[in-house]
Amino acid sequence: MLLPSALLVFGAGSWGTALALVLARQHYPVYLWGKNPDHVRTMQEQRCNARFLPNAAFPDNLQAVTDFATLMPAVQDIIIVVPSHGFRETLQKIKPYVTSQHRLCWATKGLEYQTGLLLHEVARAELGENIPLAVLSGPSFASEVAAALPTAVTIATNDTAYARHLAQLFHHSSFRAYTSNDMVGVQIGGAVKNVIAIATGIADGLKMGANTRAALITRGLSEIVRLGTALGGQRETFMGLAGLGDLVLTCTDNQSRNRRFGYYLAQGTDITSAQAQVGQVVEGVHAATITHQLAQKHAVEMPIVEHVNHVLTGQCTLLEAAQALLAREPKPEM
Ligand SMILES: NC(=O)C1=CN([C@@H]2O[C@H](COP(=O)(O)OP(=O)(O)OC[C@H]3O[C@@H](n4cnc5c(N)ncnc54)[C@H](O)[C@@H]3O)[C@@H](O)[C@H]2O)C=CC1
Ligand SMILES: O=C(CO)COP(=O)(O)O
Repeated sequence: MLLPSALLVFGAGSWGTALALVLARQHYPVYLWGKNPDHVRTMQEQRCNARFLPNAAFPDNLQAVTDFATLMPAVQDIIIVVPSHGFRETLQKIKPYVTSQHRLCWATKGLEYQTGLLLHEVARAELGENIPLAVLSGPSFASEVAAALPTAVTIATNDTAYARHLAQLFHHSSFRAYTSNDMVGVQIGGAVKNVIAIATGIADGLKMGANTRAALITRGLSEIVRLGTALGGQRETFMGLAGLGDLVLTCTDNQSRNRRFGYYLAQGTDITSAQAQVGQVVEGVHAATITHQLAQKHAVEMPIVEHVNHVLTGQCTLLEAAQALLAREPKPEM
């Protein structure tokens, strides 16, 4: 097994901090890089991330930092947990310091907005073919992970040794990592469930009932499977933690920012105010547009995604979207 040295986590939001805590609880030296120097200083002074996870104290082996360049030679494992809109920018920052000793894993859930690329394609474009890549995804609210409540995720990579290494690195009595070789499936599951969560938030906000919610989750899963397999993902992946698992979590619990965002829209809040009300990243907004474009490009039918995108781009109202979905021609379920 590859031996871990210090670990460097990029992104001091709720999820980056929670994953840094998981690793620090395993007694590895962990550095949590944040973009905002004031926030990093406050985290170091208070020994917690009061902004996102106020109840999770930092152990001594977890340090918040703004300077990563001097740490890079001492680090093998880099974990990126910034929102998808900052993914390429983060790669470009670290690129001058990346060597063949490094391995990159990310826990960002999304696609690149400007290009529609999956994040492994962005990583390969920026860092080349020589470093192992992996993605961590699954049903995992940051606050529950920070509170050490039992959580299981999937780590997908094409490199078997790296998969074993990462699963061991994250393995903890309350955190379990399963391995997969399906990077495409795991990324599509993680990105598109956010769009379906917006749809269920809207439906629940409009008081459409539990039957509607279950229908959206199930038909949403069909859409994810259709797109994911068209892009080369494996059908079984979508029945696992990074597919169905995360879809159910995000669509049914109000800890989900995407679900809450949809709920606020249904209360009549406009898009900008709903995002402000959530106060954290809502990945499904960009994902709706990119997923709709990908579906068109690959001739995949994704009516829920299409109508969420229409709502978010002002092409129809919430009620028009609901009516249009219900008015679709009867057809076989599969
Ligand atoms: N919070 C959660 O429970 C989970 C989040 N995720 C994913 O993790 C990613 C990060 O989300 P959260 O930490 O929850 O977001 P957050 O909203 O809690 O925090 C976002 C953080 O990213 C920083 N940031 C924004 N733009 C940046 C950039 N260009 N470069 C570097 N840092 C930047 C912000 O300063 C902030 O600290 C998202 O893709 C999300 O879908 C995945 C699983 C669970
Ligand atoms: O991905 C998540 C849990 O697995 C978090 O979902 P939200 O971004 O909707 O809060």
